[in-house]
Amino acid sequence: MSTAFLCGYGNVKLVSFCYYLGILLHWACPMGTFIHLFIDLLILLSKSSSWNAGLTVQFAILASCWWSASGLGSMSSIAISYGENGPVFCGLTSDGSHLVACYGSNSAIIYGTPAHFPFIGLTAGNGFVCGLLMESNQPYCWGSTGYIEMGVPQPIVNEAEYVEISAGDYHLCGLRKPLTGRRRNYSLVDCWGYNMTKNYVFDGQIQSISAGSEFNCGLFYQNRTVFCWGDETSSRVISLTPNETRFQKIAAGGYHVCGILEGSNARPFCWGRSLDLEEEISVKFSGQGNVDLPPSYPMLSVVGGKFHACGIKSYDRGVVCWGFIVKQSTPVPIGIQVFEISAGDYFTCGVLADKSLLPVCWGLGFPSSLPVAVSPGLCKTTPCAPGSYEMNNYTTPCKSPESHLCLPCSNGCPAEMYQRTECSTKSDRQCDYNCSSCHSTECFSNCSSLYSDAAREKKHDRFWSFQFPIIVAEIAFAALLAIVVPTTAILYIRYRLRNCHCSGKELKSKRNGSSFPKEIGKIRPDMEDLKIRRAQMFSYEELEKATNGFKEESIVGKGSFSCVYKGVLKDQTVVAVKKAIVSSDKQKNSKEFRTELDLLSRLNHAHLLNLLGYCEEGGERLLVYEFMAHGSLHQHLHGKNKVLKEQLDWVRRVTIVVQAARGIEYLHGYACPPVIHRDIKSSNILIDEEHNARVADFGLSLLGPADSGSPLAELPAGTLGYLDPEYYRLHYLTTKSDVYSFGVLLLEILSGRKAIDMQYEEGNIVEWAVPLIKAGEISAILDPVLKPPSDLEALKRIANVACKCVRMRGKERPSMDKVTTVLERALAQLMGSPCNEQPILPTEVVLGSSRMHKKSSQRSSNRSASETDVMEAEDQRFEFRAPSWITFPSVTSSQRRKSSASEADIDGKASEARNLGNIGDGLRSLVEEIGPASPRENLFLQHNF
Ligand SMILES: Nc1ncnc2c1ncn2[C@@H]1O[C@H](COP(=O)(O)OP(=O)(O)OP(=O)(O)O)[C@@H](O)[C@H]1O
Repeated sequence: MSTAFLCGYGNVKLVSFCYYLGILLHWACPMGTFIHLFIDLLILLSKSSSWNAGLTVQFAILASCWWSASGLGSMSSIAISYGENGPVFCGLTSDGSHLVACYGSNSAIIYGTPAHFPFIGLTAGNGFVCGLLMESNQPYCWGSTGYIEMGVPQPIVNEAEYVEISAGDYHLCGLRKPLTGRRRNYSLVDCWGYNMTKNYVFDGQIQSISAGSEFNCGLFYQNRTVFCWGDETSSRVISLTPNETRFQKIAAGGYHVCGILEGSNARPFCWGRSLDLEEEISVKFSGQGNVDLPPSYPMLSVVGGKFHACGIKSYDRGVVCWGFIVKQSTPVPIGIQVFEISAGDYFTCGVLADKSLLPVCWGLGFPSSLPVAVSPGLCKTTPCAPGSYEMNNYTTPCKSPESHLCLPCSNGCPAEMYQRTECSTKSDRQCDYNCSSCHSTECFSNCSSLYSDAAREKKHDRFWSFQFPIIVAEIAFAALLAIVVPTTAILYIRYRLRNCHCSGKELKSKRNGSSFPKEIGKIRPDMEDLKIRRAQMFSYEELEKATNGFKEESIVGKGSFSCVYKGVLKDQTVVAVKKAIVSSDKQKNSKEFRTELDLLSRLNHAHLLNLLGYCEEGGERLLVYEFMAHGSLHQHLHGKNKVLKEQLDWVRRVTIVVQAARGIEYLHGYACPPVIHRDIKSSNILIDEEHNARVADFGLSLLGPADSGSPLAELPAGTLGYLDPEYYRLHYLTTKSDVYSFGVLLLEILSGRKAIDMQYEEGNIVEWAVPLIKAGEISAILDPVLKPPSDLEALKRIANVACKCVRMRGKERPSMDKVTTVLERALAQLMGSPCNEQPILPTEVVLGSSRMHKKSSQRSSNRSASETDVMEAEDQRFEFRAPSWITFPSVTSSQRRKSSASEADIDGKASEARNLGNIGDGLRSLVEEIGPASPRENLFLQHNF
């Protein structure tokens, strides 16, 4: 009943407290046993949850009063006195002398310590300490208590020898040496002190005694049972003592006794006062403490405090305490291991199980400064008995070599552990957690660390098993890279060098004239060196000399921004020196200028006017060309000299356009990089000494103003009348822009009219001629200066191809090689070749062209118009955007050419300028043929116009 009340009254975790009380009540009444069993069941259930083997269950108690201190403990190498004068820790020193040293606040003990008496063991009570003298086996006490005589207590049985002494609060008891003879089954115990001074005779051999606060208990040697005597009213431990339970050891506390059960179980079992205990606790420490249940695992030894008990765990010498633990007390240091422990009233001390052998205390009110190393046990002359092992891992505290310090073998392993090694005389048995049957957090934490170690090992193994091939692969890959990268680099360099060699060979071949297929054509040997050489740099002085100081008489023509002088070099080479009218300071930078010149000088074709060199000094830039003895086609067609025009008969005119077409075809298809001329016109077709046509004026942009801020710079390059409307309007520049201009040139040689000639009603030659040609009125457009040929077919062909060339859409125009083919056929036809074969022109030179080869195949087929269109469509691959190509001349040159001062051109150009106003109309009328602009074209238009 009382237990039930307590369980309800406690308002705590009932099971734990009831378990504790149940233990106590188990021996008091049948109801207590029932409760105990019930609580055992609850504990069992709790194990399946999160409870930790009943170790840490807590509850709060409403306490009431407190009483004075009490003396506790059995004999040991250490003893702790307590009481109102303060705690004192005494211990046998670790040097093997068995002398005692005490530290604490009770001066009576400290100063009364018998420093020169060797002791077998120590015990302590309230305000005093007693030792069992080694020499006499009699107790010797010191300190301050009125219940026991200090020194050797009296009355003492003469010559009595004791094997063990134990002190309570105010008394001391001694177990005499075993009797022999007839009385050998009796045991004698002598006690001194409050209410206890008496000689006791017990029937049976007593192994050990332990004094509680006001009682004593003895453990019988044979049957391992316990018996207690003393003040029953205060403790009730006497009536609660289990009669049949077998113990290995016992330890009395304030009002309770704990024993270590016999057998492999070896767990502690406690009993004592119940209600009174609770009441006293509740009075003194109301709500200030916890009551823990005794552990259920094996213990090596136990000690009893006032209301608590502590034990050394048998498998690891760790410390565990249970019972009433005041909240503010210091907990057992985590992870400590001890050889020996001893309890005061509310605190406990132990000897660390390491080489230091230093004492350590925990609980409430313990002595804090304990600098002395103490003996972990008692040295005996007898060898270690079975069940104990000799301490040899540390410096033995036993002085004599014959002495043995024996420590008890651990008593089995806990339920969650298994025995790893047996106990021997040399070492204790070892236990390890059985991780497959873990219930407690300790087990789990240990196993998790074991698992983690194992896992780490596994992980490590896995890591290597997984990583090893990767590492090998990485090394192999690195090695491969180390081989492949340099190899690739070498191959690449060799490849580049091979190209260089090829270029060299190509040059050499060119020089030898052997790199081109034989069928391509003849190469003029005298021009070879000239064509392959790079632009030569001339000094200004040199060119000045060559042109007689750039005198007026040396001028052979004037362009929009340049004057052309005839000059003779030192080696008597006749050259044309083109000198910019405007200073070229602000033109392209020097490096770009030279790079472009160098590129242009590499363009070698018989029908291109070759650049021989240049001069760049200060702000002057001059270009040196081959000299063209017969001026320009423009001069011949439109010059004042009518004789010149008449000399240009149909064959000569067609021959000139064929040659010019070949030159342009070269620029488009065979120059590297491809070049769009952008200013094909009759004034740029020059006639050399042998009456061969030469396409001139590449690179005029090099000499033109390069002021990018000029609005004109953004306008399309070219000359009005020749300018591709698609390019002009959309800035869509392709090789077909040159085709357009060339178409205008064809119309020009057919009609003898200028591209823009406003003396006629229809000033734009395209607007005028194309409709007539399409109408089949070819005769209407032919130059009236010349007599029409007997067969107009050739001129019709030329007229037709001209019409195609000036189509509005560039992609509908034929490519230059097609145009050339048509012109060549026309020329052959014009010359009356019966087979309509390609005529061999007087100065046939086709450099870098495979056109002849292609022609042979083309000759054998009569292509239809649609086939031609397909071929034309294929030629769209030669369309290029303006920024990608070297283009010339500059935009401004075409606009400024209106001021050209070339003598032969002045009239025509003046008329062009006069009639500019009608050009817009002419172009506008072309829009219909071009069709609506695409979104991209619109963008161009919006941006540029
Ligand atoms: N290498 C040359 N040999 C002989 N005469 C030349 C040579 N180069 C140019 N000329 C003459 O000088 C004239 C001016 O040539 P230039 O190239 O400077 O101007 P353009 O092409 O006629 O006009 P623009 O500069 O406006 O295009 C040419 O029409 C030609 O009569």
